[in-house]
Amino acid sequence: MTLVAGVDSSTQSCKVMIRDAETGVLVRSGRAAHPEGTEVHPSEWWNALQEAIAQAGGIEDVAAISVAAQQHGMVCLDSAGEVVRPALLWNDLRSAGSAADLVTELGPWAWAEAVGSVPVASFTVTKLRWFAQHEPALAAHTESVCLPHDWLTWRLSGSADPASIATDRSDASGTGYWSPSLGCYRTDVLQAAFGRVPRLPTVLGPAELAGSTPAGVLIGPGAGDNAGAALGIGANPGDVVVSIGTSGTIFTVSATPAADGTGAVAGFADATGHYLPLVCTLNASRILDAAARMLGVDLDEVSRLALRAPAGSDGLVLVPYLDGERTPNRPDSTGALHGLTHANTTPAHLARAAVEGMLCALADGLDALVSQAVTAQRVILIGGGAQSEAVRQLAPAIFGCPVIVPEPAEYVADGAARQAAWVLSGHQDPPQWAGPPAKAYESDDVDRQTRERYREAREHFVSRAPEN
Ligand SMILES: Nc1ncnc2c1ncn2[C@@H]1O[C@H](COP(=O)(O)OP(=O)(O)O)[C@@H](O)[C@H]1O
Ligand SMILES: O=C(CO)[C@@H](O)[C@H](O)COP(=O)(O)O
Repeated sequence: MTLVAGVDSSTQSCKVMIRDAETGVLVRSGRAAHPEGTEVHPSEWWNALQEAIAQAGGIEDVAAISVAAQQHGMVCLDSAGEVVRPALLWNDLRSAGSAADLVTELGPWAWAEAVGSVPVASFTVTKLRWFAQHEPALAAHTESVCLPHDWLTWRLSGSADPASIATDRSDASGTGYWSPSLGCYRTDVLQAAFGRVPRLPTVLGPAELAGSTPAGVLIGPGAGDNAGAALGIGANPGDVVVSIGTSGTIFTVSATPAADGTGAVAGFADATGHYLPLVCTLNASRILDAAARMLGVDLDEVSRLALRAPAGSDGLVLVPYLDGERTPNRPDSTGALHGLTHANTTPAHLARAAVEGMLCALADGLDALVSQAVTAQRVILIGGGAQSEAVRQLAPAIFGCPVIVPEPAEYVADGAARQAAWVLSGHQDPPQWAGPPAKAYESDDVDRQTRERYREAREHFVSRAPEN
């Protein structure tokens, strides 16, 4: 049996899946936690990767490996390839002002035209503007800029030469200085944002070899985590995927690049040579975590409680902007509970409002995607939060379409493993692996009332306190 490994270095943890290259059958796996926070030294990801690989029984007997990871994180290296400062992650919003400045300077539609997306604080380009303005001495020491998956791929190769760092189309498309439609860097945009153009990773094609480990394991180009999930789940044009991880993402595989000047839909590239129009919210599974914390129960009990309260939580609405928000672009917003009455102040109502609020924010994202000529006949629900039975049961009425929930698995790491098998095969297309068993959820009614109350409530929020 020939084995391949796929890695998902996501916000909260690192997962390694080792699969049979030919059939895709899972052979073994490992996982390790990442530290909390929105600023993380890349060595933490490396340590977690080593731990997860060890837990998966090592990769000595593996023929190829690929790394998918959280998108956008700013990894800066000096001339010797040493990390200059801890990486700023996709959910670090300190560059919100820089993002606003950059959008004003070029104009939102010109951004969408140039790089497929209008940058918000998550995008690497805005972090580089912030870095140049707030930490000029460190910025001056930066010779190379790359992303989390690029850096891990490079470390796996054992190379010490930053000139050999590579990335792929999907992750390059989240920087804000690479054009998915033209397939090249927009160094003019980067020059304007950072004041100069540092060394950037070579952008590899979907099944191009990035190198090999010192032990001879082939390394694939890797991917951004959402593109990895699309490959792992086998999403085809027409499938809409909603992923409930730290971020909530709503995306589809498309044959044509997107360019939404309103900024709601990011026009990313996918990991197969196509495109991945995507909406991203900052507040998804951690809303369930917050509800569990507030109620003093575990996640399964949040689900049980939520299913005990009526649709609409008797008027209680939870606006989930606990981390600020990215779509809509409200980095300074906070979460809120609206519509409190004596009738709805029960644990069940609070749990239900949390699930409904998170789903309504995702439904807003789905609407934005649909406004870009995407049809959502059904939604495929994945990510850690899709394990919640309440989320699965309430999603069809809130989204207004049937929901398919594939059996819980690490689809990002699986996509990376499938890419590794693809690189190994040398074939034109990725290997055909059997899809996972899935459960279908439907609703007779669309819950318009809950969406309407949510729409009203989300316009009322208190900004973050200055020290936050
Ligand atoms: N049984 C469960 N019910 C609901 N949510 C769950 C359950 N198990 C895990 N989760 C959620 O999964 C989340 C992590 O999902 P994951 O997709 O791994 O995130 P990320 O990719 O951002 O690191 C946690 O925040 C947690 O809320
Ligand atoms: O910023 C985005 C997409 O644009 C996020 O989806 C990150 O890629 C983080 O993903 P998770 O760790 O939440 O899966």
